[in-house]
Amino acid sequence: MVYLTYNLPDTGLLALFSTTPLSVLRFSVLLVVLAISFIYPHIFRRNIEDKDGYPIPPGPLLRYYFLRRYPERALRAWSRIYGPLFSVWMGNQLFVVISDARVAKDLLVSNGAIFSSRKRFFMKNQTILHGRAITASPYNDKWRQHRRIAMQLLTPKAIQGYASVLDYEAHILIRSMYYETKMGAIPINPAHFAGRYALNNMLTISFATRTDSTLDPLTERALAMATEFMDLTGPWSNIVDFIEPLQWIPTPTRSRGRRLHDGIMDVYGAMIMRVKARMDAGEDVPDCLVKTLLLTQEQEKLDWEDLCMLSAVFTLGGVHSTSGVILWFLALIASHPEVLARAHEELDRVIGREHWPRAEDEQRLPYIRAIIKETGRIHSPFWMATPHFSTEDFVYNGMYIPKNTALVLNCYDIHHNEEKYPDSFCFNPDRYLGDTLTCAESSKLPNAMDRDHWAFGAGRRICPGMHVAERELWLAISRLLWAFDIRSLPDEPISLEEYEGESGRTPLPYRITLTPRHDRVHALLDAEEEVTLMKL
Ligand code: HEM
Repeated sequence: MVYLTYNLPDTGLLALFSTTPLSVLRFSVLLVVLAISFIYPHIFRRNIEDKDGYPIPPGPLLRYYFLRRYPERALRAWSRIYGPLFSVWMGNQLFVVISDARVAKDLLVSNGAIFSSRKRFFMKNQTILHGRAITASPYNDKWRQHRRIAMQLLTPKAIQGYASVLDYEAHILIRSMYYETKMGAIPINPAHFAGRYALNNMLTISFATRTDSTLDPLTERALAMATEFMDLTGPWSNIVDFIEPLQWIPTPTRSRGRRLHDGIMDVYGAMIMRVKARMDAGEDVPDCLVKTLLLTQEQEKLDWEDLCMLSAVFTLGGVHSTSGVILWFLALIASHPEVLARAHEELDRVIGREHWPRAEDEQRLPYIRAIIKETGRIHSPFWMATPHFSTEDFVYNGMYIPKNTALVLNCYDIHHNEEKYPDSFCFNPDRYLGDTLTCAESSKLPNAMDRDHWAFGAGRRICPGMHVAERELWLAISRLLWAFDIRSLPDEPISLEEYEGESGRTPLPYRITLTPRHDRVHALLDAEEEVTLMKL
């Protein structure tokens, strides 16, 4: 090396490789510069502007590769600093976070043609759902087709076709809890009961079947897959979503995602074949999603993976969400005896004790309705909904939102807006007294600040299951209140702050007592036997 520098013209490059102290210093400086220029873009945010000089919304200086548990707290802290529309870089992906109802409406609803796609998250969209199952599809004709097919089962009119099934499942929910508690004598953890209730409703709508026991292996497997889905698909929680090279190597997270994909194909594929066998045998299978899919498969050009993913979508999307709200309701009501007392007073005054609330009693029980809406607000099962994705450049209030930006609806912050919900951390159903609209109707109000809450998302990707979810919540919650005195245990406080799940959230396990309120509870519950529609 010394020989070379001695014999050749002394270029700066050669000098770098010589061993004089100055050269060593130069070499070190070069290394540091190279290291910084390589590392800097991976650590610090990139502020970009459009051609007219509009900058992206402000946001934190650093880039992130995942957010810690309870990411809503970080988002709230940032929105305090940077305002209702801020941006954060997750690896190379720009996220824009919406923390105000008016901005949410302007972007996600009024400009829905631009902000209705989905990012191809490595875990959720690519590995587990293969870009299907409605929720993972980009905004295109395939998504429109799949959503249209699913909606055939989810409109208010379609729900009337299986209203008696929802009614029956609510009956079985209360009945199984009643017997499990030995008529109120022993405390229970309600999680499995709420899970089976929501699962059976989804199985009925999807496959015209149900499970008849909380110990049924299908119940176990389907609930476990729904839980795994919830844990693996948080919009901020997977480092593998934001560091591309990790996607090429067999990490445990990637393996879990692949296993879940295979599990969905296996379990739901087998269930589709059961429905097909029933139809082929000439059985009059009740209307359900899979029957619709099988009858229209050729005409709609659906392949096998479309069938499996579409048939799984209600179970993946509609079990933990709905059962989560029921569990948050039970946790809240057991911790708020004054709300429970007012609910009981309204039920005794309006309904009496001869029968329990039915679907058509909803408008006569404004306080119970208010409890359900307030539960959805204060314990929305998805604090970040599902991120939308932009398909064009857009400038909003002088801020540039580039094409391919992920947009997050920060429900946590929107639901704690003190202007709209004074004393917002307090569970206070009174704030919804006088609100006679369904959540679906409320989502269409012209003034965004008048909407009840944003738990079902917004715009063209708004939850298509909201009508059926509202009916399920009404039947379960109004009847739990009618039947039971619901209490927490003195030595087992229920946490209303912590939770499980990365995308959907359910409370930590807890136990409560459910004491029958009067003699009619037993008589009414005993009037109906549990049936098995079909064992899988
Ligand atoms: C309380 C219960 C529920 C809550 C809180 C809830 C919430 C949500 C949210 C926040 C989204 C994302 C919306 C957006 O991107 O803006 C969503 C999407 C979705 N939900 Fe629900 N959901 C519930 C129940 C259900 C049920 C029962 C079903 C099925 C019957 C269902 C099926 C879906 C589907 C298929 C999507 C994807 C829509 C799309 O990407 O176009 N959900 N839900």
